[in-house]
Parts: sequence; C-alpha cells; structure tokens
Amino acid sequence: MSHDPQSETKQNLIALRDRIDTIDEQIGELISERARCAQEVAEVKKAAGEPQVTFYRPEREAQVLRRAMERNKGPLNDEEMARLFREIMSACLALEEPIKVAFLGPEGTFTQQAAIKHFGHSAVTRPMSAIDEVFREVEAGAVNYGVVPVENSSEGVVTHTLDNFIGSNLKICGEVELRIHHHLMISDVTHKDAITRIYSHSQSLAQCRKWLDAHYPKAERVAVNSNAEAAKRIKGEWNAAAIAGRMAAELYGLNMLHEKIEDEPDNSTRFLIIGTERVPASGTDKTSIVVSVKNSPGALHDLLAPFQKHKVDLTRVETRPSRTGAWNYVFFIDFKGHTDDVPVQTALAEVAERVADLKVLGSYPKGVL
Ligand SMILES: O=C(O)C(=O)C[C@]1(C(=O)O)C=C[C@@H](O)C=C1
Repeated sequence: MSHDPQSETKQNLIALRDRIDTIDEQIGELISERARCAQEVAEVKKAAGEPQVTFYRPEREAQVLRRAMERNKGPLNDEEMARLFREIMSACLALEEPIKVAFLGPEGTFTQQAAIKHFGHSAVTRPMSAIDEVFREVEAGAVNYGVVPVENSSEGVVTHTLDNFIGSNLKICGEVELRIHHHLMISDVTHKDAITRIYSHSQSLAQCRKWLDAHYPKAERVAVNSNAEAAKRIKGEWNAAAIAGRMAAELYGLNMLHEKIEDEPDNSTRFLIIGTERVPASGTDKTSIVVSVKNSPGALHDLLAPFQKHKVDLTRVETRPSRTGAWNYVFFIDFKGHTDDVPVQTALAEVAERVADLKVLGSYPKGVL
C-alpha cells in the first residue's frame, strides 16, 4: 500500500475531531447539570423566606474561580480557565436572576469591559453618563450593582469616585483590575496622513502623551468625556482620530491605525463594584475604610499604628481634603483581611478611638481575574 500523507492527515483530523465532539457532548451535559443545580440553589434561597433574596454571591464566585485556577494543570493558563468558569457561572446566575449592572458609560468604555470581566457576559450592563449617576442608580435600586474606576497605575486615583463614597451608604462588594491598552483608531472616511485632531478622555491622552509627542506632535489633542465618546465622535471626521479601547473600535466600526500606544506597558486600572449589601468573607479579602482626622502633627502616623501593631497589611493610603472643615483631612485606606477577622476588628477599634469619624466602605474578595 502506498503512503499518502494527505489522507493520513485527514484521518488523524477526523479521529481528533470525533474525540472533540464526544468531549463537547460531555461538557454540554455537565454545564446543563450545573445550571440545573443553580436553579435549585435559587429555589432554596427563595424558600429561606428572607425579605430580600440575594442570588449573586461574590464571595462564593471568588472561591469557585480561585478553585478553577488551583485545579488547573494546563495546557490552558489559569486566567483562561477562570475566564471560562466566569462565563459558565454568569449564565447560571442569569437563570436564577438576570443581574443588572450600571457602569460609567457610554457603551464601549473600559468600565464596561471591567463590568463584563467581573460579572461575565450574561449580566445586563447599563451605561451611565457620570460616576455620580452610577452611585445614584444603585442607591435607587434601579440596578443591583455599579462599576466605577478608582485608580490607574500611571495616572493615580479617580478622586471623583472616592468623593462619592463620603456621602453614600453604598458598600464596596468587589474589585476588578483591567490591563488598559490604548489604540489609535480612525473611521472609513479618515485620511490617515491628514490627522490634525485626536480625541480621547484626558486620562487616556495623558497615558499616551509620549507616544503622541513622538508620532503626532502637531495634532490637536481634544479631551472628551470618555474614550467611547471619542470613538463615536470621529465617525464622520476625515481629519480626526480617537484613542480608545478595542471594545469601542468594535462597537463603532473603526479601524485600528496603531495598537497599544500607551506609554507604560503595564498600564492597568482598578475598578470597584458597588452595591447595597455587606459581603461575607471569601478567604482572601480586602477591606476599604474612610476616616477623617484633625490636621495635627503625627495624625497619619497615629492613625496607621494600630494596623502595624495587629499585623494588618495596608495596600493603599489616599488623602483627600475634607469637604466639611477646612483643616480636616480624610484618608481612604485599603488593607488585606475582612471585618470578620479578629485582628482587623481590633485594629479598627483602636483606629476609631483616634479619629473624628470612621466608615467601613466594605470588605470584599480580592480580585481574582
Ligand atoms: O452558590 C450560589 O449561591 C449560587 O447561586 C450558584 C452560583 C454558581 O453558579 O456557582 C451562581 C451565582 C452566585 O453568584 C454564586 C454561585
């Protein structure tokens, strides 16, 4: 018999695809079985007779995702594996209750990307035109959760988000970090050699400043409310480009002219998930508090001493001038641990004695994805 490499390849492919078909069938059945379990979970939750049934359980989701990563033996990497489970769980939750999430819009912003990364594609996301509106929408109960940016690795803190917490009773229920890649995009009508204007959000323009200085030193940089708005805006402008994320390019049908133009290669933004309820401990948690102090020498040192004493690890300290008294300051402090942990409780009790006011903004699972 003569050896025919082409037909051997064909045979090998057929055999492998048969195996894939069998595996897919099993995966499909298992996913359906999992979804039925989630439906039963919903029934159990409803039968408990609580005045308000909470279907979404951030601490449980974090545990499921962490376990998927721990179990993983490759060849997919841990993040890919967790991402797949993220979507399965998102679809299961949607069977229990379709979750509504407000985000800083318009459609196509990095905040929407963060919302989908955190809740999966089965969540219903609603664009809001300002951070305050995201807070209000959650407070009013029009949505279950909100997603707002809080700090960027190169541009620092989003002060507007922090200020909103001072006057709000909302809780932080989660955090999510997103690698931010900026792309220069144009529309079908743009003359790419005649770009004289570049639109984007001021933070994005700042994050690409060196690249713009080198490649488009003469183009006017126009700051608009969001990069998605920038993307929308250039649709009919022959001499304009926008800097935005991939999602905006896809949404508004734009073409990428230059990809990944951010000055810092590991540019990332942290987003917070805000809701109305306290989240139980997941095992690996963080807590955010806000305290206001009189402006006296050593105030910050005094304030932080209890954390050191009780071995609570600080992850961030941010100062903002208080809006109530000219000489008062507020500190936003993040640390590892949950308010259910005894060392955290002890440290917080000691901090409370030293400050004018202390508010726990929430304990929540450390971002998994
Ligand atoms: O364990 C639960 O409480 C569920 O509702 C199930 C489930 C899941 O699919 O695993 C779904 C939604 C919750 O946010 C957490 C987990």
